[in-house]
Amino acid sequence: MTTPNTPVTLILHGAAGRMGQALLRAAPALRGVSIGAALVRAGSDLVDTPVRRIAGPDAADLDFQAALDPDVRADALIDFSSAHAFDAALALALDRRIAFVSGTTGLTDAQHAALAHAAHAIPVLWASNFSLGIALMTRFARMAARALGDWDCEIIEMHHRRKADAPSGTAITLGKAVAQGRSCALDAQAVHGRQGLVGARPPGQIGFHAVRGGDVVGEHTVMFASEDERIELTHRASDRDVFARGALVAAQRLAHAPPKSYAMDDVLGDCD
Ligand SMILES: NC(=O)C1=CN([C@@H]2O[C@H](COP(=O)(O)OP(=O)(O)OC[C@H]3O[C@@H](n4cnc5c(N)ncnc54)[C@H](OP(=O)(O)O)[C@@H]3O)[C@@H](O)[C@H]2O)C=CC1
Ligand SMILES: O=C(O)C1=N[C@H](C(=O)O)C[C@H](O)C1
Repeated sequence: MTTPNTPVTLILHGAAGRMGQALLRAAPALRGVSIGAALVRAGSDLVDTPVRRIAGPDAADLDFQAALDPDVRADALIDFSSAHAFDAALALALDRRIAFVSGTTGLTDAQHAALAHAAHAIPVLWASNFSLGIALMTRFARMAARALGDWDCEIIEMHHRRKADAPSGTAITLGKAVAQGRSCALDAQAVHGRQGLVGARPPGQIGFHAVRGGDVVGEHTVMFASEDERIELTHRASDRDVFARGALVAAQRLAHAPPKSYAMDDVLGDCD
């Protein structure tokens, strides 16, 4: 992977969304990072609108576009769009033979398989969460699950009212870490919400609860409960800037890396 501060030009896909705007605002503060294109949905009212009108005066001096100008040379594409728009973003990165970094959640198994396949041709990093705090919490959840084998585990997340997918991608990642710590398969133990005469909680379940409301950026709790005590690991993101910076740094590091499927742990290094 390239060293920090390497000059890179990035394409943003989903550039006018909440995360797209956060990326546009965060990019100028990162040495070496420039934005080469800000892509929005075809037919969007924002096509040909200056990026600065939406993302502020420090953002790149570009207009939003629906298609990539063939003359734009770029080193990586960052995608924060939707599960529906994701395939086109990956196809564009493959077509250009450039690194692909995506935080889009709610993907199908087939889309994850397409990512794995793409990693034979280009560097690829998909992460359900680009914050350092969640990367660490995922490790803690795995360790706690290993140590607290028979404690009950519930994962609770809260997000803004506009979030399209549930449970959050991060909650699923945390659930997978718990399952790994317990050496079990998440699919066999996951329960999503409870309603009605569900009876006593069987041992081994991993419960998911998705709360939606207001403008909450992203909150996740992994709860381990036993007879007389309880441990809760909680992460609260208060600004999307934390995800934006993580994704920009990941794209900068991957831009000239060999084709492979990378994870946030590769970008962050050893935090032990
Ligand atoms: N991994 C992480 O750290 C994080 C992941 N996320 C995930 O990122 C994704 C985006 O989140 P968020 O920014 O809040 O969502 P938004 O809905 O605010 O933004 C998504 C944007 O993608 C645009 N879009 C839709 N189709 C296309 C297309 N074909 N080409 C280009 N752009 C398109 C939408 O445009 P329009 O509105 O016109 O349809 C919209 O502006 C979600 O899946 C979310 O879960 C979010 C935060 C952090
Ligand atoms: O949609 C969001 O906003 C977020 N989505 C990600 C997820 O699904 O985990 C990450 C973050 O919590 C914000």
